[in-house]
Amino acid sequence: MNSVRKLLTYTKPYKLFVILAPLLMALEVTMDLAQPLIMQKMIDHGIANDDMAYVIQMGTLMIVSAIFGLLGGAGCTVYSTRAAVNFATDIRRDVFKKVEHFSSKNRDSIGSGKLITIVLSDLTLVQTALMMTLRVLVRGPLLFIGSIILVYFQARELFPILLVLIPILLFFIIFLSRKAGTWFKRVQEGMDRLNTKLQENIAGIRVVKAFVRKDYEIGLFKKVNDSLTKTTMTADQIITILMPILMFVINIGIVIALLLGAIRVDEGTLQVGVILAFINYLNIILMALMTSSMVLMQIIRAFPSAERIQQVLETENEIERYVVSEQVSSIKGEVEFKDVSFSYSKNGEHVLKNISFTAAKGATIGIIGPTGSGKSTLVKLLPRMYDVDHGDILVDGVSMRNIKLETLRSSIGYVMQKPMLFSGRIKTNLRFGKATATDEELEAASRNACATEFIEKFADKFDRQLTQGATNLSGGQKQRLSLARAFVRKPAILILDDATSAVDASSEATILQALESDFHETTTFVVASKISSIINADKIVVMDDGALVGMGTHHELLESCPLYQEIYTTQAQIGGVAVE
Ligand SMILES: Nc1ncnc2c1ncn2[C@@H]1O[C@H](COP(=O)(O)OP(=O)(O)OP(=O)(O)O)[C@@H](O)[C@H]1O
Repeated sequence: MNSVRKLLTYTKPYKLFVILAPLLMALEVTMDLAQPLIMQKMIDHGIANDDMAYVIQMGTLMIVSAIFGLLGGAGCTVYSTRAAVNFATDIRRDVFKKVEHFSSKNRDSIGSGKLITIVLSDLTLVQTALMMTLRVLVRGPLLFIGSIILVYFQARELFPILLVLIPILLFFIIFLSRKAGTWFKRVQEGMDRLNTKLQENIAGIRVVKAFVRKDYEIGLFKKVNDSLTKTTMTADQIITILMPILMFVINIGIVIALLLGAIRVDEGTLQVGVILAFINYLNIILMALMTSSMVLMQIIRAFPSAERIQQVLETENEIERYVVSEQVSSIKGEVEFKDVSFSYSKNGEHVLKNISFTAAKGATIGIIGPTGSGKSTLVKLLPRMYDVDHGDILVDGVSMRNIKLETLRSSIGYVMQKPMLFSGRIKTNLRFGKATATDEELEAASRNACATEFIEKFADKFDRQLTQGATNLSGGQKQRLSLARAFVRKPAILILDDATSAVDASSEATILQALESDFHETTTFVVASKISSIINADKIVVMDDGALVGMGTHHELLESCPLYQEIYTTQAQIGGVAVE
């Protein structure tokens, strides 16, 4: 309920539409309610007394009221649509903004499948619920209450029938709505699972094919899909069963009215027009209850969706909760890890344990260690993808949590283990590094990343369009473009996380050379699996199972660190590094 109230604040800019829609609906309802009343007068006074002038007068009144009703209904549709669509657009914009600000931990905890369901499905449900509410929820109760009042005044003899019927009708509506609510929550959760599976398979289609797991994945998808179908069917059946129940109860009411009415008419205490008006009002009540309960279902369905949207909007970005206390406008690049420990989940096992080392401005720090030892995690902490749990990381002597996030991140060039490029031109992708970069700067960065050689071969060179996920590039080409994107920034701190793994040995040597000559002012962290990539680093940090087990230059480590010696010997044996 709280979530719904908070989400409704998004209707504020569209207050006028929100007010006009129900007002226009009220006009339509008033006209609808007037129709049986006019008709009753036409029959009992006009037709019964053979008064044609009165019949024509009443007929004209019916047409005029129908026209006003039509105008009211059309106006309500226009304004309710405007209010609901704009309301949803604004929420979608804010959810996207929020997701863009998410820390990696936030994103890990919600999951991309759920985020997509929220933006596409949950939001549509909430939008439809608002639109229906503005259109029908006003109409339903107005018709319902109006009909009851009119029956009381126009057909009081038959009013007791209503007193019995209404509680029965309300009982079924409340009981079945509650049941449907629980099931619709399950439908949205099923949708999350379906989206996650779909996303995974679209992204990993090549792996599925290469490992001949097509049938296995189809089987898994079928399970998720079937489960969603079952849940949706149960939820829908609960809704659809409501309508026949309501109709059944109302029809019984009509039969009773006809029986009782016939007796009274026979006795001469009731006019036929009254019975007709009563049956008309009963039908209006049925329609009102049916449409109201449809909207009620829609609202009930939208409740869990509103909660899920609100959950995203209210997620506290743990990275941004710190107060920026230091006036740091630019970063030089001196970095110090001070007793840093980190785990991906609350109370989870530490994947980094008490790490301490310093990196002087312009130094190159090599990071090596077995797989899963925490190398990537260590460098992910630098742009604050995640925040440390214990200890601190100082940049230029200031705790990075006290430096404005934008200042920190815009000083870092990050080449991730898995290159990620966007659909669009090569140029546009490179300018991700520096929006104002000139063509010359792009060319220089590409040269340093050994990317020029393949870009030049494209007919449209830097204007070459990349497909989604850059599937029209090779692994090595993607990696070189990622490197160029980071180089173009000329950052104070450069992170290369296994960034040359798909690059041939001679190109890697050229890239490392370029780093030495063009980036000697830049503090560079090089995560590597090959010693040859970091052999000339000023300092090499050796990681094992989240702990720092050795630190020094290549020569120092060969003397002092058994794990480094082991890596060196293994790589020397397979020819990965020259034996000294
Ligand atoms: N997003 C994540 N959520 C939970 N655990 C994670 C996450 N990323 C990594 N880990 C875990 O943290 C540990 C360190 O992983 P990390 O990627 O830092 O290792 P690495 O040394 O870079 O490995 P590699 O050389 O294979 O890339 C591993 O045990 C891994 O399972």
